[in-house]
Amino acid sequence: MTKEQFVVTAAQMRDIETRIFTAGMPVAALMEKVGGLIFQRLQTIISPDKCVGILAGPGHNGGDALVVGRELYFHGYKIWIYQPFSKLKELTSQHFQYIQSLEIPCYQQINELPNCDFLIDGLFGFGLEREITDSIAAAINHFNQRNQPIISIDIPSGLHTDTGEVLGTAIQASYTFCLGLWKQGLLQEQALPYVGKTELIDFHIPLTDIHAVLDKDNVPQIKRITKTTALSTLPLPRPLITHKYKQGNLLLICGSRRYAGGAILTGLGARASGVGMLSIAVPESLKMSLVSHLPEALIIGCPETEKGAIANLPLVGCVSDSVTHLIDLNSFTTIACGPGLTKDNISIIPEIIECECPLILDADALNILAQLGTIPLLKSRKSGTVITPHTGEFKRLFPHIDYTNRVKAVQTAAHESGAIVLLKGARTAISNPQGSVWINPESTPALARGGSGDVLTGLLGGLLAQIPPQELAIEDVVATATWWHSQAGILAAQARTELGVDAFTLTQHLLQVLKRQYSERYALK
Ligand SMILES: NC(=O)C1=CN([C@@H]2O[C@H](COP(=O)(O)OP(=O)(O)OC[C@H]3O[C@@H](n4cnc5c(N)ncnc54)[C@H](OP(=O)(O)O)[C@@H]3O)[C@@H](O)[C@H]2O)[C@@H](O)CC1
Ligand SMILES: Nc1ncnc2c1ncn2[C@@H]1O[C@H](COP(=O)(O)OP(=O)(O)O)[C@@H](O)[C@H]1O
Ligand SMILES: [K+]
Repeated sequence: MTKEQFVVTAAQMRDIETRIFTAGMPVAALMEKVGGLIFQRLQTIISPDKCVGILAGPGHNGGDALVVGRELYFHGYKIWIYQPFSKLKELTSQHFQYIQSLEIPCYQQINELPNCDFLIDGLFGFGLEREITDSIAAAINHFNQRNQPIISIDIPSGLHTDTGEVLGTAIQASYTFCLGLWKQGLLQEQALPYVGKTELIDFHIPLTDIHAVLDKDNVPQIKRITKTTALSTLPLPRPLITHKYKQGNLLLICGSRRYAGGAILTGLGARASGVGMLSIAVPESLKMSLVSHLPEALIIGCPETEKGAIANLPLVGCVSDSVTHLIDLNSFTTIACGPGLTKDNISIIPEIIECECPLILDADALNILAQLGTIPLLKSRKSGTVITPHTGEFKRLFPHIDYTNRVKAVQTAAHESGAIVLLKGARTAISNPQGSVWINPESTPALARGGSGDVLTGLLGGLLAQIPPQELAIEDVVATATWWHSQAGILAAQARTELGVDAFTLTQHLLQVLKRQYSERYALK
């Protein structure tokens, strides 16, 4: 694992820090090093003619900010300090004393503060555990209302390091320079309006210390999906000697007369995955429309209900004159079911759940599952199941699970159901039943649009179908599909703005993501 992948809680970071200090690294030397790295990064953002306001808190986050301020000062920047606390940690106090000796202006009241071009937020880091109140809360609100960009050190002051909750009030940063390892709170959806652009400042924590803390007591790991992890999971390059059935055999079960588009979008998502064989079971009346959009796919027309939903799957063994193709559920390497199904006929879900290959359930398959009883049905499955709810579906499936901490919520849902749970949203989180979590750190609100989830289901189905479960953990493939889907959204939004990413456009950008990554790779050679 690379440093970019690890995600830590405040307690884990403190344990790692303790190991480093116990091994002999002086605390002051580490603060100096971290401050120096932040300063170097700031030099690339802020030109020396600018004035920078430094917000310094009582703990070591404040100490970091004071080191940064001092370096900015010695390199010709105009700076001032806001430090309203009467009690400072010792090291922070020493840095403050030195800053004062340099006659850098220091203030305790916000109404005394001069103008500036940037603010550096070092009020609180991972040591914040209780609500911010009174004059400090008022000061944070004041800084948020000023027009300067704010650069937060480690985490925007006021956010809970693990849950990303706002403790009273919080700095709304333009940038957050997270120190050493990614803090879990920065990857929580509720932190998004506060964190701005995030980046990791690597100050060389030894991997042995990270593993010693994170691998302790088999605590499940929380990981960040990165480009490197995602690309390493793709079924590329293809083996030279292969054939279509070796490159995955996917069955999609989707669509209804009411939601015909859902089936097409799921099919187009699957197409982009490169899957060897694609079959799509839809109500008979949708067949010709699907054929015209996906001529390479085998479209299986199913008997339909009066309202135009799939009435039953023409499974091998059933006798029917009207059906031209029978489905053998056990001939596929993956089945994905749900987009556009409607809840008109709930009886097909228990039948599909019997299949022996990995199964993805999405959209109406999840709503039906919630109606039939999620946990008993999923627990009976013999191979991997992936469920892909958005928030509404999640709450219907798991009404009793506390949703405040999405990471915990998705872990609990996966543990209870025995399925891999992909909780969609601005920061999609994926958990396996053992509680290992992947978080997708980069996406775009352009994807908040009908049909983009259908595309993900198809893409994920196609990828899973190509990668045998014995070669890679299913959740790793789920993480890759999530990354790929978001990156396509980002690419499409760059080309067409956030308003231009309809689900069809999204499907047209999926392969461009890989093209870009692979041309970068070749360019490096
Ligand atoms: N880990 C590492 O490897 C490295 C860590 N480094 C840096 O250290 C930071 C962590 O430092 P930290 O532990 O001193 O905590 P920090 O967040 O500065 O503040 C805690 C202080 O705030 C106070 N306080 C708390 N709540 C409050 C409230 N509501 N309202 C008012 N006051 C409140 C609390 O005082 P208390 O009143 O509880 O005694 C305490 O004094 C970390 O984020 C990073 O920047 C780097 O320098 C080097 C590498
Ligand atoms: N604000 C957002 N930022 C980033 N991604 C988002 C946001 N809102 C939704 N998405 C993504 O868009 C997709 C929406 O899926 P879903 O709600 O199932 O849509 P549909 O059912 O209409 O296809 C998911 O992959 C989700 O993670
Ligand atoms: K901070």
